[in-house]
Amino acid sequence: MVKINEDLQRERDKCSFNITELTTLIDGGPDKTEARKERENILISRNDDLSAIPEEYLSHKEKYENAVKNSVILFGLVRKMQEDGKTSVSNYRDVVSALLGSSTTRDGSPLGLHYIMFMPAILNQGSEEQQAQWLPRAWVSNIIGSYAQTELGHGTFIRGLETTATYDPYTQEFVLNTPTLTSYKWWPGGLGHTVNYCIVVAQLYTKGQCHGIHSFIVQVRDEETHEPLPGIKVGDIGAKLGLNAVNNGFLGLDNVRIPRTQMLMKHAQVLENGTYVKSKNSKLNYGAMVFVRVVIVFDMVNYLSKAATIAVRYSAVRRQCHMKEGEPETQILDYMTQRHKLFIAIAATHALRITAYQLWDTFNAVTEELGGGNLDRLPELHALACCLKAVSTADTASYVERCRLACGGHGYMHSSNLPLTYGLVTAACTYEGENTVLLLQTARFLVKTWQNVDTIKLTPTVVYLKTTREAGFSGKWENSVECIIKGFQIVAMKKISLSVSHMQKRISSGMSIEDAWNITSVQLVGAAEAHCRVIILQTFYDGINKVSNTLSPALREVLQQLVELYSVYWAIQKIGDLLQCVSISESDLESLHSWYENILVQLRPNAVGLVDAFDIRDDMLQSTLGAYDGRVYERLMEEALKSPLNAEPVNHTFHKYLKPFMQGKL
Ligand SMILES: CCC/C=C/C(=O)SCCNC(=O)CCNC(=O)[C@H](O)C(C)(C)COP(=O)([O-])OP(=O)([O-])OC[C@H]1O[C@@H](n2cnc3c(N)ncnc32)[C@H](O)[C@@H]1OP(=O)([O-])[O-]
Ligand SMILES: Cc1cc2nc3c(=O)[nH]c(=O)nc-3n(C[C@H](O)[C@H](O)[C@H](O)COP(=O)(O)OP(=O)(O)OC[C@H]3O[C@@H](n4cnc5c(N)ncnc54)[C@H](O)[C@@H]3O)c2cc1C
Repeated sequence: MVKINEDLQRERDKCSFNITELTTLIDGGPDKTEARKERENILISRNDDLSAIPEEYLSHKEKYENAVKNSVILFGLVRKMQEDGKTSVSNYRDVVSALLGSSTTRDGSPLGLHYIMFMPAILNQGSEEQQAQWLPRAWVSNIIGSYAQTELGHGTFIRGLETTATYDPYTQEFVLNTPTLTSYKWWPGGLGHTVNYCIVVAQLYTKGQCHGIHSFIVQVRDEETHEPLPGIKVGDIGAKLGLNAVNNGFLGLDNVRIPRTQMLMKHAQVLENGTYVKSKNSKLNYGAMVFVRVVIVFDMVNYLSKAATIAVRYSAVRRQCHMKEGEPETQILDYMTQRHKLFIAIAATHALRITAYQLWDTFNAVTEELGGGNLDRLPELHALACCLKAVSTADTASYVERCRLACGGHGYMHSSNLPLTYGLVTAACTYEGENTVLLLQTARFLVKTWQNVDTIKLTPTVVYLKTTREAGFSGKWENSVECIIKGFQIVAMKKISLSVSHMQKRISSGMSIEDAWNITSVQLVGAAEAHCRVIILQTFYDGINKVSNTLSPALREVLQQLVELYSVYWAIQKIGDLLQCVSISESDLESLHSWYENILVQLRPNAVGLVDAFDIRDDMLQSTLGAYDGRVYERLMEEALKSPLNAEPVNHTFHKYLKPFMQGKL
């Protein structure tokens, strides 16, 4: 039997609630827990086949080759699950999450985009015939695809993409070209050397007219030989901060011809004679991006729960300094500053998970409405997905970095898995819409809403703008979650109203709308962030209250503490905003800090239990610091010995350089 570190065991003995009850709640029910475990069992069943050399010691090329080998094993298992009926469109998101969270794809997978974007784009933008033609082969990975939208010159401004797809009615084909260096596709995952197809986003020309960007299925490599097809220039873009196994690629197209039927035609069509049939709303073409932004919020929950598990378990094992002379060295988890670094990560994991599910429900409801031709809620969904993607990724990157710092020097080791995790989450601040740009999209929706707040039917997430404007913050501040949420609503409402009035003043004094928008944009980003914080706080609070009655008293208590912690933490972080917008006295501030300190104390005995409840098995966690048994030092040494430098006692550079140098001969 594996010996558990004694400190860690003591923590587990102290836990006041039933860990399995929380795990079940997190998964969404016992059946879901069982299904997740079954998926994980399958996904780790072939870990033995994987390379024993840690990825960080491989060259860029070897990393790629290793990642292909591992991904094929992994996705082979997924194919088996599909054959056995264990995956379907309904649990697609769970399967993708499991794949990406798996140890085999620690630094990303060159096959990831196939599942995350290629297939969803066909589902979202392809007509029924196109789905029937492409999805069966894609589903079982007979073909592998990527999503090529970003170019060397443009990522954010997609209306400015330069790749063209010109319809030729004589052959009923599109001719695709990247006419300039800046129009080369740049970034798509797996594009370098892995995929044989990809969705290419290009400006559509027919009958001499440009109709804006549309998506096309383009074959880039031969299905047998994998050689690039004529007119295709394709390759890897090189090493990056993280995700080095993803094989992000570039693509140049020189008069590449594809059949007319390979433009994705669910929303807009090009008829055989070249007539263009417009989509009901041109933004429907952006649907795949909305889907991925929603999925990213779930990804953040996965990464954050891993980082929190690693750092909290390590903090229970690690002892450093004496709090009191004569006593044993202190577990670092006993330092309040350490709890301040870590407990927010635990609370945020729950807050973001509950918010992600809510966003997912909204996404599905709106998608269904879109299917029936009702586009009313598309702007709200877009605004919601944008700000939640931006805030969840930015917050997670900062929490993960706190977790890393909380592990001191050992957190800097690759083997802790914290540096790689940081690399993965910080990438998400940029991809799928750069965060500032996305917050400005939400701000655009909020500005419009505010300007029409008395005349339009407000969608659920913005109703508070009107109610708080009317009621104001008349009452006295009190230390309650309800009061903090109300305070944040007032902050968001005031930030939006101030941004709008500043913009209006600038416009009235003769400034163009665009300049007024730009000059006010720092405030606008702040307003969108504040709005997003209202949504997360409210959703977390409502979500826990909703299930409260079904929980044991002990678990209910600890979850309420997490809601309080999350709210107070953010109230303190944003105290300047609150002071500006609501009446908080000096003594209110003092008691807010005391409240925060009390919760850090209350949560302390349950910290390890809370991360155990995330139920991340060691094979998925892949961390020397965070394993269930707490054998931190043994694992660090075992991993160090895997360094290729340790394979020989004396490195040849000693004789070649060091020795002559030390002898003054060099
Ligand atoms: C693992 C992951 C791998 C990564 C993959 C990738 O990164 S793939 C690459 C990922 N790349 C990116 O993510 C690129 C990021 N860039 C973009 O998404 C867009 O270019 C943009 C949104 C920044 C601006 O676009 P623009 O200049 O065309 O738009 P505009 O500002 O002129 O606004 C026009 C109107 O459209 C509305 N609207 C806009 N989007 C949506 C939507 N999705 N849905 C619904 N509506 C939307 C907007 O609200 C506005 O409405 P209003 O007020 O007029 O009623
Ligand atoms: C790891 C990774 C994987 C990726 N995978 C893919 C993929 O598979 N397929 C794909 O097509 N793309 C992919 N991308 C590309 C990604 O979608 C873009 O990098 C992203 O959309 C940002 O665009 P950009 O790089 O052009 O940044 P830019 O837009 O040039 O941003 C640079 C700066 O300019 C600011 N800025 C830009 N426009 C505005 C504005 N209007 N107002 C205010 N500020 C502005 C931004 O806030 C930012 O600070 C990936 C990127 C990364 C990092």
